[in-house]
Amino acid sequence: MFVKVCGVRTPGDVAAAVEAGADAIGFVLTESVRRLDPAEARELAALVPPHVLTVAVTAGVPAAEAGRRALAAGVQALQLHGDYLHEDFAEVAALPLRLLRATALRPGTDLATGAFGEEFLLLDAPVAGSGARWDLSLLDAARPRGHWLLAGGLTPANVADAIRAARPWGVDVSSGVESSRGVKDHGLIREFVANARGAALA
Ligand SMILES: O=C(O)c1ccccc1N[C@@H]1O[C@H](COP(=O)(O)O)[C@@H](O)[C@H]1O
Repeated sequence: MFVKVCGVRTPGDVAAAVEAGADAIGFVLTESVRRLDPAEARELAALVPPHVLTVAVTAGVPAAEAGRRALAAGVQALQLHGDYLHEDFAEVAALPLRLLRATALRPGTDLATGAFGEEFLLLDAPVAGSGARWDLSLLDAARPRGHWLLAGGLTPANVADAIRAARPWGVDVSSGVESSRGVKDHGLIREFVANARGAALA
C-alpha cells in the first residue's frame, strides 16, 4: 500500500512523515491554507530522502505553469488537479517529472491510469484538500485500474475501512492528519500510515 502525506509545511512535518514510513510527501503550490511558494517547498524537499517521492500539488493552474512551479521546487513529481485535456498533459510530459492526474469521480471520468500519459491516477473528493469524504460505492460501477490512489476525507480512523471498500493501490491524506486546518499532527501521521499498512496486510 503506497501512502502519500500531503500538505506538509515544516521540517518537523517532513521528518514525521518520513519516520512514519510515508512513500510520498506532497507540497501544495496552489491556492490553499497549505500553500507554499516553490522556494519554501524546495527547502523542505531537500530534507526528504531520495526513496520518498516528493510531489508538487497544483489545482486549476495551466499545466505549463504548474510544471514551472514543480521544477522550481526541485521535486520529483507533479500532481495536477483540474479539467485538463490530453494536450495539457502532453505539455508537461517532456519535463523531468513523474505525473499524477487528480480527478473527482464524475460520469465520463477516464479511470484507466495512464490515459493522459500519467503514471498515477488520484481519485479525490470534488473539492480537493477539503477533508470531505465521497461516496465510495460509486466505485462499484466503475473501478479504476493500475496505480491509483484514493483520497478525500481519509483519517486514521477510517482509512482501513476505505481501503477494504475501494481496494486502491495507494492512499493520500491531508486534512485527516491535522490538528487544525493546515497544521499537521505528527501523531496522526504515524497512526494514518500504520493503519493504512495494517489494512493492506489484513
Ligand atoms: O491539500 C490541499 O490544500 C490541496 C489543495 C489543492 C489541491 C489539492 C490539495 N490536496 C490534495 O487533496 C487530497 C487530500 O484531501 P483531504 O484533505 O485529505 O480530504 C490529496 O489528494 C491532496 O494531495
